[in-house]
Amino acid sequence: MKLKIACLPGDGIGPEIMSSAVQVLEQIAKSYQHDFTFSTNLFGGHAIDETGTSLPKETLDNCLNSDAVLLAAVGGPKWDQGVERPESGLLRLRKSLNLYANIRPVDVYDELVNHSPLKSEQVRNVSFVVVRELTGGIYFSEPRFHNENEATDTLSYTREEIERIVTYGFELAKTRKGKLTSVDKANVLESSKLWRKIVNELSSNYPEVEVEHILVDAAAMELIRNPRRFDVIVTENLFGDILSDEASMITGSLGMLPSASKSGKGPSLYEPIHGSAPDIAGQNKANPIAILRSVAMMLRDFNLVDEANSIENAIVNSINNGYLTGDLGGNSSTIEFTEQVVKELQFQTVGGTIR
Ligand SMILES: NC(=O)C1=CN([C@@H]2O[C@H](COP(=O)(O)OP(=O)(O)OC[C@H]3O[C@@H](n4cnc5c(N)ncnc54)[C@H](O)[C@@H]3O)[C@@H](O)[C@H]2O)C=CC1
Ligand SMILES: CC(C)CC(=O)C(=O)O
Ligand SMILES: [Mg+2]
Repeated sequence: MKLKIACLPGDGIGPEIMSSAVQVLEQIAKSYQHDFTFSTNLFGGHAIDETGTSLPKETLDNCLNSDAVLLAAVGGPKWDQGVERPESGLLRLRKSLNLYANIRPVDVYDELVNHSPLKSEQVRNVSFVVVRELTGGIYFSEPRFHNENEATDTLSYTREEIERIVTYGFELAKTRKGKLTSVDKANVLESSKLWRKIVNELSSNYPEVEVEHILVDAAAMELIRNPRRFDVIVTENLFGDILSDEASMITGSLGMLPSASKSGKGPSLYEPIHGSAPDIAGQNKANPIAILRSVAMMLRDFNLVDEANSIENAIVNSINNGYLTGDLGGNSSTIEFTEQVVKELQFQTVGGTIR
């Protein structure tokens, strides 16, 4: 298969983990005889330094003209006080590609149950997906401003925005264990009251899906108390952002969770859920698993299922062979872990098995 992939390495650990992702994709292309082409695009803080804006037009045009976008992470203290922040480029990119559905799977590797800060019996076999609304809510609504004495953010959602993400959640739940948990704050927020009403309306189209509503504060607690109760969680932008970072620790580290952001038409974007980790940037310490699993999600979306499975298998085999980065208590570097994954891919016969 021919695939044109726009790569956005960004800032901090971004270039280090992007290098892992590209090496793994190159090995997949070799093993399975695909024609993958990569373009590296300026994005985030580095783009501000070089062009004055975090999302240069050339980068956006190239993303729109690619089959998929692979993003590492943006941001860092260097740009925190600037007129434009790197994160605003990410928000504009998501909006420009209309990536309303952010899919964040939370799967615990058996091999890592002892690496979670939670008890192993608590986290074993946890498997759920956070479906996060990505182009609306408080990250985008107007008015928003601050001055020396006052600051305003606005949280608004339209029926259409809620319906399309909740429908995505129901459709996904249908293909899994058939349970949808809608997370809101309907005891306080008007937007959540509309959200809950729409979930209840749509539920009549999905009699096979069990629906529950949980307030976001209780959901944060339930993620720790009994994460196995979840199958598909659907929620708005800010809640999904926060809850998925929390959920990552069930799996052992923030460096584990991948994501795919989709519009239904046009290129999807694949990125780890974590940020640019300035505290470990440039030290060859970053865990590349989240971006590698984002690559696997991308390949699966192009029906390259064996290829995706072989990446997942190579990661698991590397862990079983004792390769772990520091965030998981090991001492492998980013480069060592990546080299091991590539070696595992070279060993594997074409047509890997599902874990
Ligand atoms: N999608 C993106 O590009 C995102 C960007 N950010 C930006 O990243 C910058 C740093 O934000 P933080 O709040 O520190 O969040 P962060 O996610 O970058 O890091 C939080 C903690 O997790 C660790 N960590 C994250 N990814 C890791 C990995 N792959 N391997 C090992 N350890 C990892 C970091 O070292 C740090 O201790 C900020 O500028 C923020 O705005 C934050 C979240 C998402
Ligand atoms: C704009 C961001 C940096 C948001 C974020 O933390 C995320 O998407 O995970
Ligand atoms: Mg986040």
